[in-house]
Amino acid sequence: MNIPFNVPPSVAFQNGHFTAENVVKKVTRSGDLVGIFHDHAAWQAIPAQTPFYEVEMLDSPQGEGELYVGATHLHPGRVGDEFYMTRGHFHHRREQGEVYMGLRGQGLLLLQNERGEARLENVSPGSVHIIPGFTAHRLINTGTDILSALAVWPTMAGHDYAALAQGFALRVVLQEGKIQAKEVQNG
Ligand SMILES: O=P(O)(O)OC[C@H]1O[C@](O)(CO)[C@@H](O)[C@@H]1O
Ligand SMILES: [Fe+2]
Repeated sequence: MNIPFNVPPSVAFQNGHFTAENVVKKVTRSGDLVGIFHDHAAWQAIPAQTPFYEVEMLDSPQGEGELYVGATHLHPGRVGDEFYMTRGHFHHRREQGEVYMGLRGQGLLLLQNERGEARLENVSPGSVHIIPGFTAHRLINTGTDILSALAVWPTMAGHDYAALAQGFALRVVLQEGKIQAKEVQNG
């Protein structure tokens, strides 16, 4: 009996690039990240068109129980002493979690709960990160190559950036030749 099967999408684990018909790509450039970095003058000195990260993802159908899978490719670099990073977000549907897997490069995953308590996890090839619900998350590239991480998250999760208008509680910088996490004094 001929068993009908379709060739599923595939992702190259060494670099996070997908082979599929329904890959959607989105680029975030320096100019898109107004107010994200601590050193505003250093950020203004970077040409607005400079790509900071790309997200390539499979365009899953939206609905309860449906999942997105995608890869974030975050370039290496610093704005002043602060490492390139993603905007970071809570999920609009706070209870929705996410899974990250490190594929390439070295970096950190910044996780922060709704009480403003932040923690960092090392991201490297093969690292697996469970981002529980009610937890904001931001990827930070502390390496010299592109940091690529695979992510799986519910299509219904959505992104809430406004809840982080004050920024995260930690900044990650290079100071005296060392990668350091600095507490941010808000207000
Ligand atoms: O939306 P941000 O915070 O720029 O993060 C980049 C991407 O990282 C993900 O969390 C996983 O790829 C996406 O949901 C998000 O668009
Ligand atoms: Fe997310």
